[in-house]
Amino acid sequence: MSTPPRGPVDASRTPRYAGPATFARLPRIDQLDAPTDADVAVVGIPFDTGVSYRPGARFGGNAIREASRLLRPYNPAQDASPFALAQVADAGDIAVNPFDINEAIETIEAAATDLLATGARLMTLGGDHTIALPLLRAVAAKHGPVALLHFDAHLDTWDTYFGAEYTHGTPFRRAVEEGILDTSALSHVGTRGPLYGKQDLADDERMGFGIVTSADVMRRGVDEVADQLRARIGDRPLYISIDIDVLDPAHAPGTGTPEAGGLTSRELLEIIRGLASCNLVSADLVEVAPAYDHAEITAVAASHTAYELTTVMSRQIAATRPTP
Ligand SMILES: N=C(N)NCCCC(=O)O
Ligand SMILES: [Zn+2]
Ligand SMILES: [Zn+2]
Repeated sequence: MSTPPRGPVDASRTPRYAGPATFARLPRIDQLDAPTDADVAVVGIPFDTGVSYRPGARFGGNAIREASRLLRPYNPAQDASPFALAQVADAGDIAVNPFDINEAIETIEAAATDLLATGARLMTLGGDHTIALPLLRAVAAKHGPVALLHFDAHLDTWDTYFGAEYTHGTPFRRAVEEGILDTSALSHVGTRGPLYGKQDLADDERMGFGIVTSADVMRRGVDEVADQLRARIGDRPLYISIDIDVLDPAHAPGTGTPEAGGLTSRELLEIIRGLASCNLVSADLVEVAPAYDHAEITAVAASHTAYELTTVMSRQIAATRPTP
């Protein structure tokens, strides 16, 4: 890194509510000296053609950006200034076809591959959970099969819906079938709610997933859960996929398939902080459906979640940067 990172717009000079809403009011990637200068590319994915219930996650990315106006540059919980440690920039949205899921998946994989080729890690915002599959393909093409930490009320390892293979309920089964996940380090966190049958759990276990249910988090506490997850992940390249419905509907009403009895936003943020030593190569944050949100509750929780994830990435980038 030759020049220091370009940080957010100064909120003491330009009010937070003024100007365009990039993530955390960071520069756009095309405002950097070179677009390849981003260490972390925050990218929106406006796509929700894969949903089984309420639509609207195509608007999630921009709702998260709007809510992220209030983020401040120093993160005390991780004792780090993420946007000073590394260049984080907003790479805009991937323009995907809303009428053709197969084409959308190809477009997302290609765009993610291009961004990863610049050396950036990805923090994607918005979209339904279908998009995790093309993102994992792109990440695995670079790093090999990755460890997966999947925060969600749902397993998302179902086989098909109405005969469709590519939906928001099926990305991780497809990913296992494609051999792009390291099946020795797969975990769901926050799982809860009714299933189609007991076989769903047997299938999921056969694919290699371990489950930390929402009730486990409550009973065992965030520190023990984070310790267990870290032990399973080790030093493998890690991809974190966060479905905002992992949070209780009280903490995230703006989502498509809400389930009662979820994590608090405090628990989610603390577990992520507990993973700061992991080699987080990219992450997504999906299923924010602003039309069902109230007072930006969901979008604020999502923006803080993305902030913790980018902090983990920035710290890792700074810690492993070769000294000139
Ligand atoms: N990925 C999310 N949010 N939901 C999957 C639910 C699939 C179903 O309706 O069974
Ligand atoms: Zn879900
Ligand atoms: Zn999901």
